[in-house]
Amino acid sequence: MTAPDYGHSFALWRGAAAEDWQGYTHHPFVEGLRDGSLPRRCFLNYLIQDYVFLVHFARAWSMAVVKSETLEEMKTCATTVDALVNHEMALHIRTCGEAGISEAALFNATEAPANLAYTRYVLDAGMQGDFLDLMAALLPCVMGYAEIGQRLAQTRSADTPYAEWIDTYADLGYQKMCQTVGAMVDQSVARRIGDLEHAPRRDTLQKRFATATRLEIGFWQMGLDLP
Ligand SMILES: Cc1ncc(C[n+]2csc(CCO)c2C)c(N)n1
Repeated sequence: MTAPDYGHSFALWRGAAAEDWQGYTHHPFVEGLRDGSLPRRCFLNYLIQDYVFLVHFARAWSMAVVKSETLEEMKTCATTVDALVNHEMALHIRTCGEAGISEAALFNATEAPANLAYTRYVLDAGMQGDFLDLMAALLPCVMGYAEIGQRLAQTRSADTPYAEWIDTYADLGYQKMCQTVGAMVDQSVARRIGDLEHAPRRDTLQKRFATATRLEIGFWQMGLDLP
């Protein structure tokens, strides 16, 4: 199966952060989801933190709507906000609900430092910078989970209890959204700075992408190092 096309800008950023990218998408937490060996309490703790993470990511994607320069950008970013708050979070609410954790408890959960660091870094990228700074910081999250979902759907143990989580990100609708986001970022780059490879802002944007990728590694690690 050929790899899906998540866009040229993403491919460049991913290629320049290859080692961290591998550490993120093949983290032991991910392998535990794939083969089913991840302890349930680690998974639940991760989902609680991730619920709060998604709240702040919905704010970041909303900031992207504010920083859009075209209606196309606004539509794509607004669709992502909708996907986040109305679909992706449903998995967290349902799974935690089955474990006796209420939605109010999720919303009020105390954020772990790794969670705080990541979400506030992304929000600050958008606050200090422009639409592209925000996208460079947001893409590791969107595309990383798409890659993880695809790979795990193809290679997971038949009896992993995490199949529903895997299917959420392997889902065709989600994969399509990632391709739309990737194509939008390519257009947004072209419109603002031309050829990314030769743009003066290339290094700054690369750094934002690499930092967010390392923060994803920190997020998985938090999931393994229980409080
Ligand atoms: C730590 C962490 N990183 C990435 C994702 C995945 N994710 C977050 S927002 C978004 C885009 C809209 O659906 C996606 C795919 C997650 N859940 N948790």
